[in-house]
Amino acid sequence: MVIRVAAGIIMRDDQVFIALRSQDKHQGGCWEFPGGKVEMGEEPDTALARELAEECGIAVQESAPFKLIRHDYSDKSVELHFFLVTGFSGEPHGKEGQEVAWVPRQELGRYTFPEANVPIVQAMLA
Ligand SMILES: Nc1nc2c([nH]c(=O)n2[C@H]2C[C@H](O)[C@@H](COP(=O)(O)OP(=O)(O)OP(=O)(O)O)O2)c(=O)[nH]1
Ligand SMILES: [Mg+2]
Repeated sequence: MVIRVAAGIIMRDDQVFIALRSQDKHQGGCWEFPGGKVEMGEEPDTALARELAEECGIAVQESAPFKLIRHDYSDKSVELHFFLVTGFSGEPHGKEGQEVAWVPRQELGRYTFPEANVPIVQAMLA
């Protein structure tokens, strides 16, 4: 079974907003682009808006599909719909208590992301 996920690369100026996945979650301890599972019958962009409201407290106003990545972890397979989020209202924060950071795009390589994110981080550094 493949888990569909929508995740947002939230950008302001040349900085990206990332969050730390809690230890008890799949890929816990890794940094992530906030997001979560696409529900049954839901479109990825709708899931993105819902998850970013829940996790970061923002309302997405401008977003565009960036990359679709399919990845098999040893314990699960994911289909990640990454979006570039360039317009939003509200100030992103760790609404669920997660550690967060605004990172200059060029410094994303210093953070440990899940294996599936490698092409995303490479694209952001290019
Ligand atoms: N949000 C997010 N998930 C990622 C990224 N990279 C990556 O491999 N994943 C994986 C980890 C998880 O297996 C899955 C996302 O699930 P999630 O735990 O965020 O789902 P959710 O927000 O709906 O949370 P939950 O209530 O089900 O715990 O995708 C990423 O950059 N962002
Ligand atoms: Mg999530």
